[in-house]
Amino acid sequence: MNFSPDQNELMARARADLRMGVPVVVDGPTPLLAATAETLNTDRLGTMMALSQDAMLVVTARRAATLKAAAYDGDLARVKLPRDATLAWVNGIADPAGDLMHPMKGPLSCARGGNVETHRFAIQLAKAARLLPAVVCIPLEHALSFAAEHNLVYLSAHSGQAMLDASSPLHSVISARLPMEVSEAGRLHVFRPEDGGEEHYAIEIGKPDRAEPLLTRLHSACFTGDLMGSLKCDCGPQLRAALAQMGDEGHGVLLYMNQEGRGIGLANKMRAYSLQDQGFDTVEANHRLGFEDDERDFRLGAAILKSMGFSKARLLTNNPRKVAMMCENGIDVTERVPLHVGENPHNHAYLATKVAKSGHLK
Ligand SMILES: Nc1nc2c(ncn2[C@@H]2O[C@H](COP(=O)(O)OP(=O)(O)OP(=O)(O)O)[C@@H](O)[C@H]2O)c(=O)[nH]1
Ligand SMILES: [Zn+2]
Repeated sequence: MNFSPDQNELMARARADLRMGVPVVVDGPTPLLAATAETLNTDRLGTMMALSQDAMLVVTARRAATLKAAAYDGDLARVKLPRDATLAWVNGIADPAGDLMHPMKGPLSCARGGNVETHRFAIQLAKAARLLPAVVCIPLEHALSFAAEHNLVYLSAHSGQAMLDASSPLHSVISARLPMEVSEAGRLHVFRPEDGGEEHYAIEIGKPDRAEPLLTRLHSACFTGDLMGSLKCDCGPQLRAALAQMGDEGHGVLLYMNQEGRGIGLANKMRAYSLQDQGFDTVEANHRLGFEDDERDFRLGAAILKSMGFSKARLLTNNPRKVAMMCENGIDVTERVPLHVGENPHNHAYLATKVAKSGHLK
């Protein structure tokens, strides 16, 4: 009998530890002790710097572009921590909140050469934990014994990265009847991934014929738009219009994916909103934070539809990437059904940016 957590379960622990500010040990070609800048405290930063002269702050090339730091590793930059670096210094590099007030951060010296597989995995782990992708790292010689001695999570970068790339299998947990305003014949299904990540939901309206193309909406969670009636986006009106159309037609499935803020989480989305108040658009704001424009994994939606027995969809969306990802993952999109609702003076520029920069269709 073995109760020890496997690599998948250790990844979930690692995300939770990073969110609390506890470092994790990442093994690979260059073993590291890694802690996310956003949650690290002064004590632990001091201990890391005392253990090594070679502490670094790893950021994405997106963040490095704003910092004018050299991204010698392509998608990453390893900024060397000066010996007198403080937590405020680290946070100033990691978080763009103060960029306009304190634009001169440099000169920043960046490492080059060597294998960065472990660094890259640490950044991916920070993103998976919905934290800013900025990680303080020090090299370790005896990774496994260091982890055991300090009771830290120990991960292999190689197999951990493969798990992140694969996207976790989802399992149906429960479904129950949910009479709704748009249709009394509603049913809510809950799906849970194996990796301890966010649950996702499918709202089934009526009894859709599994052999026919299904009216579907692949909707990403937007707390501000869906629940608060925010005028900054079109999510709330899109959610309600999609459900209303399914109610009118008598059947459909709305996939409600807990991928808030295009997969960066609500805290980071609010950071992006704060940058938007400084004049940056939705794409620029994501980049300044160190993220790609869109960090969502659209494969999950296709996996849920397939597990419910569907293989053809009429997809309610203006986003051609959603159509492409559905098709690549085994759902034949027989029709794209446009969903243009909820434009207002506050979201006009946001919608225009989606068309100009993110490939959305008018
Ligand atoms: N990072 C970030 N996310 C945002 C912003 N505004 C809205 N969102 C998120 O963007 C997502 C919008 O999701 P969807 O409406 O499903 O997707 P879409 O790509 O616009 O495509 P369609 O609506 O299907 O045309 C939600 O997760 C929102 O939380 C923003 O300014 N920055
Ligand atoms: Zn929204």
